[in-house]
Amino acid sequence: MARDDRTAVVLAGGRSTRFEGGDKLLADLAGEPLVRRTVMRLAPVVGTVVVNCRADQRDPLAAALDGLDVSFAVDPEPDTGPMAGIRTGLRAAPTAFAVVVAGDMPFVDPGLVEHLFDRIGGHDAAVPRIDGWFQTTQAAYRAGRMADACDRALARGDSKILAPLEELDWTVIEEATLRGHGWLDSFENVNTRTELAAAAERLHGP
Ligand SMILES: Nc1nc2c(ncn2[C@@H]2O[C@H](COP(=O)(O)OP(=O)(O)OP(=O)(O)O)[C@@H](O)[C@H]2O)c(=O)[nH]1
Repeated sequence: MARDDRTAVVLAGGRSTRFEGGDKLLADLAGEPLVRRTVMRLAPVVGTVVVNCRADQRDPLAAALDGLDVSFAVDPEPDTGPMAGIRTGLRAAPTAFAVVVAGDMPFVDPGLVEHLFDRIGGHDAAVPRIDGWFQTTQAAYRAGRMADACDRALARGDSKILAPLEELDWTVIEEATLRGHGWLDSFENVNTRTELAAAAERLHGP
């Protein structure tokens, strides 16, 4: 799949409650806003980056991402959960396939992203599994079919992130594959200030 046929949807619509004060995505991570690092990891391997967020986040996120080529997809209703954010982001994707990546994953591996696009093939989704947990916020989707399935799940009041996948044909990227390529670090995310400090240490040393 050519780069221009790929979109990255970056999820930013959460409230950062475990971060205790401020939006974690705007926090400084070794000299740059956290979300800027996530987007910069994705930009080389996709043609379009769509940032999903609430209306009130748009200006501060645009400032944090100044100079990068991104568009915004604002949730019609805020705080409706990550799966609703995935739906909003995928609806805004201009391509048939998209990866979804949580904005708080600053170590997302561009090689893994390419692998996700390669593996989706004729499926509706390609979802990594680590320790038995499906990594739906670092996965590839057939945008229209996943967004439609999200609509149906939300309409029946089911906002679980796995709910839309139940009716789709999806393939699993197994942990052994991820480990073999050295991609497990790609899934590290930042929830707390302690985790932010650990991520900064990884980037710059203590
Ligand atoms: N659009 C949207 N995205 C969300 C929502 N809740 C979480 N997310 C996103 O889903 C991803 C995973 O969520 P979390 O890691 O729990 O982030 P969070 O909700 O900001 O953090 P906590 O409040 O500490 O749980 C992040 O990229 C969030 O931005 C929501 O209600 N709407």
